[in-house]
Amino acid sequence: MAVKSHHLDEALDDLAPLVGDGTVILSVLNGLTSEDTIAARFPQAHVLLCIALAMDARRDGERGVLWTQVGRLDFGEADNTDPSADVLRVQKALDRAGLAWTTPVDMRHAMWWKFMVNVGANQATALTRSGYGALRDPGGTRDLMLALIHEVLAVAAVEGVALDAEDVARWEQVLAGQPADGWTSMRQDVEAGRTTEVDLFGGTVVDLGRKHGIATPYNQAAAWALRGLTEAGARLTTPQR
Ligand SMILES: NC(=O)C1=CN([C@@H]2O[C@H](COP(=O)(O)OP(=O)(O)OC[C@H]3O[C@@H](n4cnc5c(N)ncnc54)[C@H](OP(=O)(O)O)[C@@H]3O)[C@@H](O)[C@H]2O)C=CC1
Ligand SMILES: CC(C)(CO)C(=O)C(=O)O
Repeated sequence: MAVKSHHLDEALDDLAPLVGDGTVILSVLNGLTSEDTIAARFPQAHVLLCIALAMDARRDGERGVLWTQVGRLDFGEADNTDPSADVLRVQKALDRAGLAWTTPVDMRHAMWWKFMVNVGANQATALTRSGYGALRDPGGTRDLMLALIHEVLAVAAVEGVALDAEDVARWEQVLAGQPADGWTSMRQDVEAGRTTEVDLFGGTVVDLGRKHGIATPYNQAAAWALRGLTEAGARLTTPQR
């Protein structure tokens, strides 16, 4: 699955005729929830965990895609100490397709790491309409990213996921390889006037914060501002009284 979160239900309807017993499904959707949604819809399938990272693809007109970093898929079972037969099959399929992959031992941690990156980088660059360079250079966009990430570390801890400064440092290493003027997918959505995936990012942090009694003011403000941008775009295309 490689659609935006607001198209997932419709895409699963389209996929239904192709899914049989033991069909293996990978979801590159960002956020923590798409695998559960797919598994609930297709209990007969085997939904592996997956993240897509270190890429900077950008649409160019209707059909073109520009990129400098091809990125990779990290995927597998929650615990890949002893890779399952389906994981081995998918590794081979990705090799045949020429797609880079790894199968980290602890995929739950990998999913949360990616969630942390998206909550910080996507929301900060979409709000300040900046590229990856602004996440590296001292300034407002970087400070916002770090504040948003800090709240993810706090909710991760009570969810039993050990995310810490080393994980932030690992994101900084990936960031160092991204082009200064490359755009996160959320910035691309904002520029194109498309609905954003804010519910997968700030919205989820706010919900988890509420569940555990942890204040998440930066993510709350980011979620309001990003929803406000989509609403403002809708007002521009709908005649106002
Ligand atoms: N872009 C990135 O760098 C990264 C994105 N992700 C995540 O991957 C997911 C996809 O993002 P991205 O590729 O950027 O999104 P895009 O909007 O660029 O692409 C999504 C594609 O899904 C197609 N689509 C929508 N509904 C259906 C359907 N029912 N059947 C078939 N195709 C459908 C759309 O078609 P159409 O063009 O006709 O609308 C579109 O081409 C998101 O969750 C994103 O967060 C993860 C890592 C990196
Ligand atoms: C990690 C990042 C920022 C690019 O690989 C991404 O996931 C996105 O743009 O949605």
